[in-house]
Amino acid sequence: MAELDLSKKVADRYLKREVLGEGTYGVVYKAIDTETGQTVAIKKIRLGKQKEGVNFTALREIKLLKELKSPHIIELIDAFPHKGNLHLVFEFMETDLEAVIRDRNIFLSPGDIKSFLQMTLKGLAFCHKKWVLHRDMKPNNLLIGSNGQLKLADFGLARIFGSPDRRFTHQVFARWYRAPELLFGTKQYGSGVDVWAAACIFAELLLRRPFLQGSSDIDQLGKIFAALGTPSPSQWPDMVYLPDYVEYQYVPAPPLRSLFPVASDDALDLLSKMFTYDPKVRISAQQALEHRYFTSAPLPTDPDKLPRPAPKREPKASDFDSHEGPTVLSPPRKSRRVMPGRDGFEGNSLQRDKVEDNVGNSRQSAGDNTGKNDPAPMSLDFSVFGLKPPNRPTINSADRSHLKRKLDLEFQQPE
Ligand SMILES: Nc1ncnc2c1ncn2[C@@H]1O[C@H](COP(=O)(O)OP(=O)(O)OP(=O)(O)O)[C@@H](O)[C@H]1O
Repeated sequence: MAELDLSKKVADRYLKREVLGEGTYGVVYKAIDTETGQTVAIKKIRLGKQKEGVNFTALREIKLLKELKSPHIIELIDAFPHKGNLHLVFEFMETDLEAVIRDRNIFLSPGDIKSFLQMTLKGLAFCHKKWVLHRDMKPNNLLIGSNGQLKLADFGLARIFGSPDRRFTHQVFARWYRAPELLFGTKQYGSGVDVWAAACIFAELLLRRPFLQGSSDIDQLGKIFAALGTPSPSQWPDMVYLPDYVEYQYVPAPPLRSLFPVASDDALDLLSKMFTYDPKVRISAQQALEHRYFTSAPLPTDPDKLPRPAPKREPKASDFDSHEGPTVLSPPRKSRRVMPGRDGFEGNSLQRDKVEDNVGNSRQSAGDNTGKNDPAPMSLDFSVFGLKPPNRPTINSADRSHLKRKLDLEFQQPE
C-alpha cells in the first residue's frame, strides 16, 4: 500500500499531454515535469500482460540506461511503476531522422548528411566505448532536438522486456538495417552490427529511401549481396561457420559509384568501409569518425542550421489521454513501414530457402512484410560483446520494493 502511494506521488509529478505515438512496447506520451517545467516523453510499458513482471535484470538494465549520458544519447530521466505499467521518462525530442529523410520539401546538402552521420557515429562510439550495443539502429530511433542535435534513442527494450508472446512486431522494419552476420544467425555479434546499421542509414541519407529493403531474412541477404557483391570465404572466413549460413550464388559487386552517383569519393570510401562484410575487419564507429570524410570540404553543417521537417499539427482536446484507447497523433510516420519494396535490388539469388518459423507474433497490420524468422529484438545490449545474456531471474512483488530501493530507481518521494 505504501508502495502504491509512493508511486502515485511520483506519477503525479508528470502532467500527461497528448499521445506522441505507439511503439513496440506501448504508448508514448508528451508530458510536463511539474517540478522542472521541462517537457518530457513518457514511454508506458505494459507489464500487466507479462506473467513474470519486472525482473531483476530489467531493473538493473534500466539503471544502467540512466547512467548512459552523452550529448548524442537520449537521456532516461526517470523510471517508475504506475497502475501496472512501467513508465520511462525521456527527454523530449522534436522530430526524428526518418521524418527528415521522408520530407520531400527538405533538401539535404552533403554537409547536412555529414552532420547527421557524424552525430550518429558519436552516439555509437560513446556506447561502444562503454561496451554497450544499441542493436536497433534505424532512422526513427535517431531523434532530433529543437537545437538540431541528433540523439540515439529507443533502445528497443525487448532486451529488457522481451517476451515470446509479445503482441507487437514493429521490429521487422529493423531488418533493413541488420548486419549480415545477424542474418546468418551469429550468436557472437559485436559493435559491428551497429556500424552496419549506421552504413544503411548513411546510404538512406544519400538516396532518400531505404537502401536494402528485404522482405525476409533470406531476401535481405539477397538484397545485400546484389548491391555489394556476394562475399567470398576469403573475404569473410568465419561466414561459412555461422549457424544459418547458406551458400548464395556468386554475384559480383557493382561499382558502389553506380549505386550512389552523386556521393563524394570520400563518402563512398567511408561507406564501403562501414559495409565491410567481415565484422572483424569492419571499421569501428570511432575509426569512422576519424575518416577524412569528416574533415574534407564541405564540413558537417552546424546542428542548429540543419533542415527540419514541418512541425506536427497542434493537438486537439480529443487527442488527450482518457485512460484507454489513445489517439495516435502521427500515423503518417508509420506509412513508410508498410510500403512494398521500391526500386530495390532484384538479385535474390539464393540456392535454397530457409524454413521460416516462429509465427508467434500475431499483431501484424495488413501489408506488413513481416518476416517470421526474426529473433526476439534485442537493442541495448548490456552484456560484454560476444557473450550470451544471462538467464533472468524474476522477482515477485514482495521483492520488488526492496529492489527498487536498492537500485535507486527514484521511487522515493520527491522533495
Ligand atoms: N523522446 C521522445 N521525444 C519525442 N517523441 C518521442 C520520443 N520517444 C518516442 N517518441 C515518439 O513516440 C512514438 C513511439 O515511439 P517508440 O519509440 O515507442 O516506437 P517507434 O520508434 O515508433 O517504433 P519501434 O518500437 O518499432 O522502434 C514515435 O512517434 C516517436 O517518434
